[in-house]
Amino acid sequence: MKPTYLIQQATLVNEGKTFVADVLIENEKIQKIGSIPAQEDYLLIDGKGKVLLPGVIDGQVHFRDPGLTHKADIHSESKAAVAGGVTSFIDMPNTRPNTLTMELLEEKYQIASQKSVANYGFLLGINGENLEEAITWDTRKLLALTDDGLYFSGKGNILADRPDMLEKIFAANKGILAIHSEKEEIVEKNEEAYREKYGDDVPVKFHPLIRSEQACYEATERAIALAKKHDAKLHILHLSTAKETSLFRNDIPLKDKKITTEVSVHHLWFTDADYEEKGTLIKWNPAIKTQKDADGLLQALIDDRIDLITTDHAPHALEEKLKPYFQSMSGAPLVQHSLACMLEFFKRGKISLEKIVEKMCHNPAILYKIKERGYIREGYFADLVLVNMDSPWTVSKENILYKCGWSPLEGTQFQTQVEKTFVNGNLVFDQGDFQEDSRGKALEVEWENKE
Ligand SMILES: O=C1C[C@@H](C(=O)O)NC(=O)N1
Repeated sequence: MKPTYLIQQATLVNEGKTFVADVLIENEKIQKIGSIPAQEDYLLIDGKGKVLLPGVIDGQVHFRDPGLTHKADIHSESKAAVAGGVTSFIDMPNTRPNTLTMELLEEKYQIASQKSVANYGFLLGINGENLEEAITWDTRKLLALTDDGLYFSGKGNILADRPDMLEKIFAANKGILAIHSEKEEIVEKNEEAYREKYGDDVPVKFHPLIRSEQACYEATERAIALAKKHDAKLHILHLSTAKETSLFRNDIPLKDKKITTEVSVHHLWFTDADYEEKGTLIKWNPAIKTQKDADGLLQALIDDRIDLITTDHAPHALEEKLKPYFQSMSGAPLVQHSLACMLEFFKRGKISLEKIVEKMCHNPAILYKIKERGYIREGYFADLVLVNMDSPWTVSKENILYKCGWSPLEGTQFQTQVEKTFVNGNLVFDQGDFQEDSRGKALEVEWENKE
């Protein structure tokens, strides 16, 4: 029998409100919220002075399993996630082999059922060769279209080279098309120009000029035009420029939007001023851009043009990062620190707690139609995070849980600290200790077939 937990007098942040209440967790669900008398057999948790949030649902991670497990695996990264308050994740298809068939997708669910301490969902990739697979799509699963110039190397870029294929995918699609939006033809031209000038070792500060604002804007504009033409549901992954935010609406609720977007934490946190100190450790695709971009993205998040906050958690071994520009792999780990970064913005008065919860917890559940998660509600899964809002700590090698063992945030001090994380009513993380044998569940989604 699982213990019944009573969290007493925590400050809940949920659905736009902040209020003090008790929360009763029985089996895997939230049984009751309110004023709840303690009983003898309850395990009591003192929530006084602490903040209780719905578990974060990270809509974009790369946990590298299977095939790239020297960088990360589902067990290591799901532990890091849970320690950071992330109770569910959606993993991208650029594992090895790329997740391009239902069998491979199923295999990932199998691996996760054995290794993940958090809840999980996986996107199917589309590379132009597997259209049939994508069309005979299983509505229990998630579906992504990713720009294969980046994810499925060697096959060209659907957005640029296969407009016919892209038209078909948009026309046939029943689910959500999630796109990494950078025009590769512009990027390649810029790369050539810089290579000519600097050879292989281009200074990384030019990364945002190579993977430029124009490359992002034109790709996003093109994808939106196609989605509109076919009345498809399109989600632009990790927006990185202020200019692109004008392409998105904020005058309808998320549940009615056909075209949505997200920002990843690093595009809010870092700016091009950080390349000097951090070098290729903060080389991401799309690139970290200017302060003006970071400010514009935060503003668009607050005024609801941007719908979600994700991490694009993309770990690489340190030696894969510390290379000359063209050889250095893009991406960095973030899932353990995303909530801490956003709560730091709250501490600095830049965003409200309610808005953070909306964008990190509620909205991923709405966008991906995830059942019974993303909110603190009676009858929902008890995915909960108890945060001490005044407990300074510094990111260091000793407390990094990523398999790759490094973080672009090393040396950063955070004011807030996740104290406890519940996943499906299990107290999986408790002040540094893990219930190692606890396993998450597959996210259940509710998509209807497009007629
Ligand atoms: O979108 C992506 C993919 C990721 C990776 O390494 O898988 N790295 C990135 O920088 N951006």
